[in-house]
Amino acid sequence: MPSLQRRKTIGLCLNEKKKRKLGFHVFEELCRNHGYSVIDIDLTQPISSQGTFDLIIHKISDLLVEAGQDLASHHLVQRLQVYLDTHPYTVLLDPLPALHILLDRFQSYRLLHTLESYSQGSSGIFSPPCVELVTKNCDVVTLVRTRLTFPLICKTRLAHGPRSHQMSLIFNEGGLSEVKPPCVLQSFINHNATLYKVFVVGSQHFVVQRPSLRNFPLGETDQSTIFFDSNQVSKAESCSYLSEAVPSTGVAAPSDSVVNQVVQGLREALGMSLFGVDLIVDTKTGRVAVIDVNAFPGYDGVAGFCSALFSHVEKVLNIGNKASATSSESSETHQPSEHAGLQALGSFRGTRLSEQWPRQTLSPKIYKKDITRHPYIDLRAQAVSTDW
Ligand SMILES: O=P(O)(O)O[C@@H]1[C@@H](OP(=O)(O)O)[C@H](OP(=O)(O)O)[C@H](O)[C@H](OP(=O)(O)O)[C@H]1OP(=O)(O)O
Ligand SMILES: Nc1ncnc2c1ncn2[C@@H]1O[C@H](COP(=O)(O)OP(=O)(O)O)[C@@H](O)[C@H]1O
Ligand SMILES: [Mg+2]
Ligand SMILES: [Mg+2]
Repeated sequence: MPSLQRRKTIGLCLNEKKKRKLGFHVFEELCRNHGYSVIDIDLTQPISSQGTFDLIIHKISDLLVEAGQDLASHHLVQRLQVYLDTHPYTVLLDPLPALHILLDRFQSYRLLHTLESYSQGSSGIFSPPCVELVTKNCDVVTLVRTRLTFPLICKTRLAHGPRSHQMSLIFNEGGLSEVKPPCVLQSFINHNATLYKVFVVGSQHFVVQRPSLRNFPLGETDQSTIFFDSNQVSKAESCSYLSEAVPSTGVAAPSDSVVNQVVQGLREALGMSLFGVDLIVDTKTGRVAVIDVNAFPGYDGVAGFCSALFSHVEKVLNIGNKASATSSESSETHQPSEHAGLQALGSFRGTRLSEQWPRQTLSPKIYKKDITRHPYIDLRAQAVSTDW
């Protein structure tokens, strides 16, 4: 139970590289100047002995991926999960079930297509058609012929880690022989080599323009497959031969209302506060394609990241105060924020997700059974209902 007297304590599970890139000392200073304790959590030690945490900010994507092959990493993640299960008032930014979805492009794109299906295309927002190649035995040619249009972009299923940005552009059926499942094949959308990265921090978001892949002739051509690393294409400083922009045909940037719809839809579906969304504008139709969702991205280009994060943390901790104050009067228990998003989605004109994924279903089952094999969280269409 959070004490209203105790100094609020924020735990960090972030590596030094991430903290340095984000200039995280600014955030830590803001916290301490406003009376919060900030403690780096060592997951190799019992967490309770390191503090009583009101909120934990983390990016343990590496650990979640390693935990699939490595028991020691699995135990570290489980230690965090047990702490959260035994400290229901501790807010986690961001909830682990949502991170599992974003670690797996199959699940991310299922979510994006589900969100799109609820807008019936009325919002001008879509996720490019894609097919999931689980093993080499898939009939990839038939799948491509029936669902996709050339050129295609091929992405690894795993969305995080060094290999996760190794991609290829495929221009004909001959090129399909080179794909290495598990991977996603997605129709390539011409977008004038312009990418819009939307960085979300709580209720705020920031749009940053970035270089991207240039246009290619639509339909099958005899161009051989192009292999590339997306980190060489879409960083602010990228100047890859692949990102030469064709003279822009004046396709406008996504409108504020479209960006708001995408952010709101994902915020409620995932229950996350710190995520990034990559948008491109189809030069043919002007529709906005959602092509990537990232947990706790780099926020490169967002000068006010630390102050935005601090104001979000203050808001969350104050809500926690109010919740514990009311719950000490009433019998109901405070729903930890990790399911707030799923709950919100459920109450967001759809089946109440909590009826389908009550806490005991999401946490122990996943974390006892298959935490590290990117558990399949089936986002059944009927469970998701939000407007785009
Ligand atoms: O390369 P960075 O630091 O700018 O940030 C990466 C992000 O690039 P961005 O700044 O948004 O263009 C990057 O975004 P993209 O996937 O490249 O669109 C990821 O968010 C990446 O995290 P992860 O490896 O997917 O867990 C982010 O990597 P980490 O910084 O979290 O390791
Ligand atoms: N369907 C697509 N059509 C056109 N370009 C795409 C498409 N998907 C991705 N891209 C390009 O490839 C880059 C990397 O793809 P993305 O899905 O964002 O992977 P990553 O997680 O590595 O950033 C994007 O920044 C964009 O330039
Ligand atoms: Mg991306
Ligand atoms: Mg990504």
